[in-house]
Amino acid sequence: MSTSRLSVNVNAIAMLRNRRDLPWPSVCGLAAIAMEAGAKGITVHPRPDERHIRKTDVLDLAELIEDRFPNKELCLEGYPTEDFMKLVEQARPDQVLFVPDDPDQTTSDHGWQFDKDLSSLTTAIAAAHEWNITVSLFCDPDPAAPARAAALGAERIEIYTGPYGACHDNADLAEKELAKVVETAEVARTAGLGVNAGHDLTVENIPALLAKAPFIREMSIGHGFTADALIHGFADSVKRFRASMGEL
Ligand SMILES: CC(=O)[C@@H](O)[C@H](O)COP(=O)(O)O
Ligand SMILES: NCC(=O)COP(=O)(O)O
Repeated sequence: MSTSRLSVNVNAIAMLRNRRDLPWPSVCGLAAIAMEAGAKGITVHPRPDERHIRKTDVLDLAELIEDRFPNKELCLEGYPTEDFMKLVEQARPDQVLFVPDDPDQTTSDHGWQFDKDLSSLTTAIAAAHEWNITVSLFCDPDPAAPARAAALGAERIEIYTGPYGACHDNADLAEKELAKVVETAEVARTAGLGVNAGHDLTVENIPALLAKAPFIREMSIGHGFTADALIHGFADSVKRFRASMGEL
């Protein structure tokens, strides 16, 4: 099993490919380069309109990992609609991250509001467990969230790091947002949950986060990773992100 925390999100590669009716850049080809270069696995978040990742990409990635990278992991993210759950059942990822996004949301921007009716989420968690898939819930950096996620039966949470990532030009604010992420991570760890983090992570903002929460198990990174890879190349960016995580 890989010791890296880095799961490369290839949504943005699919978005580039979809500009044309052509098969490049190749989602599976670049995913393979990332895994060969040392990433722990691949993350995808198919949106209902398939604006980037398509259902066929998810199935192709699942097959790629099963056939060529059996020690790597696929993480599938999405809102637990009937359609999404069918895809989870077909693709059988190692991990599913349930995210509370509306279909028309441009990107993920909040965690689950645990005071709402979550009966469909409970059903989805039970189905994923039936298929032996690790369940993670997308949570705001809010120390009240982990207990609610644990009560629903999740093994992990992913802390939404968007507000921290947005403070790239304001060190004081970044410190405050980081403190919320770290407090939530510590509470989650104490509750026995595995802790993941994701959204707008970069080689610049990862070291401060891991200095305070070195127990974070996984970071799924897409937008910042792709921006970095446009300059350095996919394989070198894996190394750059792993170095920022203290892994190299
Ligand atoms: C859950 C999460 O933070 C990521 O999946 C992020 O939402 C990426 O999705 P897009 O690539 O559609 O912005
Ligand atoms: N779960 C977060 C993710 O997969 C990637 O988010 P981003 O790096 O594209 O913001």
